[in-house]
Amino acid sequence: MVKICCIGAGYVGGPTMAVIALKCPSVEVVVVDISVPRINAWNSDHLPIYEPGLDEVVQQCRGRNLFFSTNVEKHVSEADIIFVSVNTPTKTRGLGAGKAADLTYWESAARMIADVAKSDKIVVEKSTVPVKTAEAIEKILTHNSKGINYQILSNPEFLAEGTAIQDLLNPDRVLIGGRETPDGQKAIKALKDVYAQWVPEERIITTNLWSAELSKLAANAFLAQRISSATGADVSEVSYAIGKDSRIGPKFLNASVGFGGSCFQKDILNLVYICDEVACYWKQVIKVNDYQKSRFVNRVVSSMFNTVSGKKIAIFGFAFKKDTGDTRETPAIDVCKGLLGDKASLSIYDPQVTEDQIQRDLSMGKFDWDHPIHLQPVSPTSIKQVSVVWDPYQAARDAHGLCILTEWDEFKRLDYEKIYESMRKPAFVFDGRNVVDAEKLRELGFIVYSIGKPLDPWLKDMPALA
Ligand SMILES: NC(=O)C1=CN([C@@H]2O[C@H](COP(=O)(O)OP(=O)(O)OC[C@H]3O[C@@H](n4cnc5c(N)ncnc54)[C@H](O)[C@@H]3O)[C@@H](O)[C@H]2O)C=CC1
Ligand SMILES: O=C(O)[C@H]1O[C@H](OP(=O)(O)OP(=O)(O)OC[C@H]2O[C@@H](n3ccc(=O)[nH]c3=O)[C@H](O)[C@@H]2O)[C@H](O)[C@@H](O)[C@@H]1O
Repeated sequence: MVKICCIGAGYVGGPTMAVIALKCPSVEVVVVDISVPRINAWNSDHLPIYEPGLDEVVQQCRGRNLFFSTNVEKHVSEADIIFVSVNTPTKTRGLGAGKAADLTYWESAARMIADVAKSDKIVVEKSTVPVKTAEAIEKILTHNSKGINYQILSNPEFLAEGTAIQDLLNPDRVLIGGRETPDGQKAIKALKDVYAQWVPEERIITTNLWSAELSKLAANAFLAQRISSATGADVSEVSYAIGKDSRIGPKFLNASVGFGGSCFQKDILNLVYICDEVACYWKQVIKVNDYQKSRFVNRVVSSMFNTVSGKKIAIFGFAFKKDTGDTRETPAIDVCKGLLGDKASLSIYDPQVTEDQIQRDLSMGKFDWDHPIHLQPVSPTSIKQVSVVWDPYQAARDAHGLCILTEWDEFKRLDYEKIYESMRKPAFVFDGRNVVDAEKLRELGFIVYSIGKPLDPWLKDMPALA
C-alpha cells in the first residue's frame, strides 16, 4: 500500500488529501500538523475550515484511509510520498522584507524529513514557493542523506477557496515538475499514478522543476491583474465585451472592492522579488488593488457628508470571498481599518467568520496572519468601536450606511425594505461586490453605490469624491 503523508493540515493540505483519499482507496493518507487544535478539529465534527462539500468527503474517508495526526515524525518516516503544504509567508524583516517569501516553515519541515527518514522518499512541493526552492530543499535533504534517495517534485495547487472540492475533483490541469533524470521521471510517474485515478491523462502536465514553480506564480499574477474596475462604465458590460474573445474568456473580470485571500498579493510580491525587470508592472497590480480599497473608503466617507465620525456603519461580509470563512488579506480588513480611522463605529456580520477572528484581523500587523496560528501575535485588547453580530438585520439597525464587502448569496435575498426602515436616513448602501439590484434599492429610497457601475445621481453631485 502506498503511504502518503502531508505536512500542513490547512486550506490546501486538508481538502487536497481528503480528495486523494476519496479517489484512491488503496492509498493511506495521513495529514500531520504542529498545531494540536487544528488536528483536533480535523478529527471532530467541526472541521477547522469551511468549504462546501468538504464535510462529506472527510466523513467518507476519515478512519478508513484518511487520518489526521500530530505525530509528525512517525508518519513522515513511514511515508513513501511526502507532500509539504506549510505556510510560506511574505518576509516582514531582513533581506527582501515585504516581498520575498519566508521559507522558515518549509526549511524546518525539510530538515525534519532529513532527520527522521529511513527509506527513500518522494518529497512533493505543494506550498506555493519562489522559483528554485526545490533546488534549495534538495540541498538540505541530500546534505545529510544517509544513503537515502530523495526525489523532489513540484506539484503546485490551483484550487480556489470556496470551490476547493469541485476544483480538486475536476481540475483544469494537474502540474507535476521533476528532475529530468531516470529517477526523477520515476518519481513523476509515481505521483501521476495517484492523480490518474480520477484526472484524465491529458490534464496531467509534466514539466521540469523550474517550469512548474514558475507556472504557479505566473498563473496567480495573471489572474490577479485581470481584476480591475472602471468608474462610469458598466464593468459587467465591459467584461462581457472583452470576454467574448475566447482567448481571454469571460471569467475573472469582476470588479470588486479589491482582491484578497492568502495568495494573490504574496505570490505577486514573490514574482516582483525575483524578476526586477518586470517588477514595476507587477508592483503596480498590487498598488492598484490597494488603491481600490482606499478609494472605496473615500467613497463611503465623502458620500456621507465627509464624515463618518460616531456613525454606525453595517458591514455585510468579512471573508475574502463567498463560501469560505477565510479572512487572510481580505479587503474587508483595509476597508474597516479605513472607516475606523475616520472614527466610525462598525457592526459586522459574516455567516462564517467569528468575532474573535475579526478582532484579531483588525489588530494584527501586515503579513502576521501567514504564520501557524499558535505563533501569531495576539493583541490583548479588542477594538471597542467594532461589534460583531450573527444577524444582518441587527447589524443594519440604526446604521447610517451599509457596506457589502463579500458576495455571499444570502445578501441578495435579504429583505431590504425592512433594512431600509430600520436605518437612519438618508440610508446609504455601498456595494463592493455588485451583489444587490441597485435600481430596486433606489426605489426603496436607498442611495446606492455599486462598484464598477454608473453612479447614483446623488453621488455624482457630492463634492470631494475620490
Ligand atoms: N489557500 C489556498 O487557496 C492556496 C494556498 N496555496 C499555498 O499552499 C500553502 C499552504 O497554504 P494554506 O493551506 O492556505 O495555509 P494554512 O496556513 O491554512 O496551512 C498551513 C499549515 O501548515 C502547518 N505547519 C507549518 N509549519 C509546519 C511544520 N514544520 N510541520 C507541520 N505543520 C506545519 C501550520 O500549522 C498550518 O496548519 C501556501 O504556500 C500557499 O501559498 C496554494 C494554492 C491555494
Ligand atoms: O494560490 C492560491 O492560493 C489560489 O489563489 C486563487 O484562489 P483564491 O485566492 O482562493 O480565490 P479566487 O477565487 O482567486 O479569489 C481571489 C480574490 O479575488 C477576488 N475576485 C475574484 C474574481 C473576480 O472576478 N473578481 C474578484 O474581485 C475574490 O473576491 C477574492 O478576494 C486562484 O484562483 C487559485 O487558482 C490559486 O490556487
